[in-house]
Amino acid sequence: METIFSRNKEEHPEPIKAEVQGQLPTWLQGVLLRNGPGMHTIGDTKYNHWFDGLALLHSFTFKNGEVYYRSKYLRSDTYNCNIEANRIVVSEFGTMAYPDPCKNIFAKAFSYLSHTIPEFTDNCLINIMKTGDDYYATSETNFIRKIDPQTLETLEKVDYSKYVAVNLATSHPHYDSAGNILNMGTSIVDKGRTKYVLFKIPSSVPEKEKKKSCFKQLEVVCSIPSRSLLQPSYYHSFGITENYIVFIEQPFKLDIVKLATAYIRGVNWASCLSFHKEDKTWFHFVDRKTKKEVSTKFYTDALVLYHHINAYEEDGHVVFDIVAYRDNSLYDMFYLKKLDKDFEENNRLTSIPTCKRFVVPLQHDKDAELGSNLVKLPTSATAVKEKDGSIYCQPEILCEGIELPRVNYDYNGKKYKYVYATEVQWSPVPTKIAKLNVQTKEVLHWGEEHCWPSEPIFVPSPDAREEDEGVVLTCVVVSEPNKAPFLLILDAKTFKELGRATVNVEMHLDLHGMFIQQKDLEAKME
Ligand SMILES: CC1=C(/C=C/C(C)=C/C=C/C(C)=C/C=C/C=C(C)/C=C/C=C(C)/C=C/C2=C(C)CCCC2(C)C)C(C)(C)CCC1
Ligand SMILES: [Fe+2]
Repeated sequence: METIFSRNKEEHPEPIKAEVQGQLPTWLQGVLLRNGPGMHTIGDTKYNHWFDGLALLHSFTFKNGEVYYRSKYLRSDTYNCNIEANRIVVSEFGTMAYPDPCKNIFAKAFSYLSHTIPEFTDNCLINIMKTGDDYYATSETNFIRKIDPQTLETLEKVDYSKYVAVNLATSHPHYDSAGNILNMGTSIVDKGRTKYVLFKIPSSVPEKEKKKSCFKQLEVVCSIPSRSLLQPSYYHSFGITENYIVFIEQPFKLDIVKLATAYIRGVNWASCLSFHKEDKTWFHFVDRKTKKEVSTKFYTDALVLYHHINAYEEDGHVVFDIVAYRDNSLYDMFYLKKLDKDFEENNRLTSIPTCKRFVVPLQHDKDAELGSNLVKLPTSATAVKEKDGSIYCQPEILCEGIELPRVNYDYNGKKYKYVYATEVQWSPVPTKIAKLNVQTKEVLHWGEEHCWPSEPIFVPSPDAREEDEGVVLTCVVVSEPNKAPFLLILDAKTFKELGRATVNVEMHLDLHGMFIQQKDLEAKME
């Protein structure tokens, strides 16, 4: 059975005018750009995992109260090779592909050998990144693809590894107040070391070097050695405060020996990732000014996380909020075999996404008694000093059952109140979206029958004075066959509907995206 997840989606590259109901704010002008997997079957071959599908970009353009929709497959090298061969020829994280059978025996032997160091995919299906006036589709390999945010056309391919020694990089970079990008990547067994590298991409290049790309000016801020040479941790995002980078080294690890032999063993790369529930989860804090890591060892029990929500400093503590799991069942839940039939009954998480707050006393009393709680803020989160000088942290639970969290990015790294997220229980179906007040734990919801809302994105109104002054945008896929999908516009304060823009197409369930203000699009055209 083909489900909402696995059905191949058609692209609609020409703008389609949406039917707008309700009243959209006149200031809402720009493009909501989103990314996610859209094609899982090519010829007779099928990807194993939902996160493997070919990237399908889609956008909603807001112009003078009207809304236009379009969608286009990312013309990555992976897309082009697969379509030309009419089968999957490039491996993805959850699907190992084997060389083209048309090649002669020598070429075959060569690709077989060379695949022990695989050719990495540029199927950038996870997120969108802004560098200066340019936009890129991103995944977690060393490749990103420039795109035109208006026409969704695919432009150059950029290889991070030409500018910084990384094999993997996150799809969730941060931006500082000047628009510079801070991102993290993993450098695997390079010069005998495995490390996590924090790097900075400037938002613009000096006038006299205008022709150069900003990647040429990429700068390594610092690196954190991996606790293990052959088993670096997997991570999907990191946190940032005014003065610190927050990096979590979780016991969800890539086994490099297994990775190097995966192709020969005929298994996918995902099978080289495992959760070590007996291990600890280590917290690293890097001072953004001195570029040095805080030397005290802070840790918590084994957990798995993908998304950091936000982080900030208060009275000598770093407070950070994450969506955490007790195990790695989230990735497994998205194998298409499990999503293909009756998945709501048969495919369940064994641990619910939980919004946890850790409060880490960076500046604590060095003579504090062993076993005493060093947290001085009003919270149930604790941090206890142990004999060997390390500090064991336990979180405060803010809420359960939310994923794909977003905040008002003007409050990123600062003390904040609101998280916007999709609500999930035990199955892979997003039933609602939520607005959580992290200070009072109050939650507002929006949901409608048969509606599967995407990651909600907050857009501030011009001259907003309060954190939640603006709108929340979410793409809603409808599971009822005769009802069209729509873009929903909510008042961020009340979480009440302002309007919706309906388009009669089959919209795909996506992962992440961003809203680009009209003024930023105009800056790009100049
Ligand atoms: C380079 C390299 C490589 C490769 C890699 C790759 C290929 C990667 C990819 C990766 C990827 C590609 C990843 C992805 C990820 C994703 C994620 C992590 C996501 C998350 C999500 C979520 C969280 C979800 C949610 C949801 C939805 C969407 C709907 C329903 C509901 C819910 C809410 C559940 C290797 C390792 C071989 C080796 C070394 C080097
Ligand atoms: Fe993500």
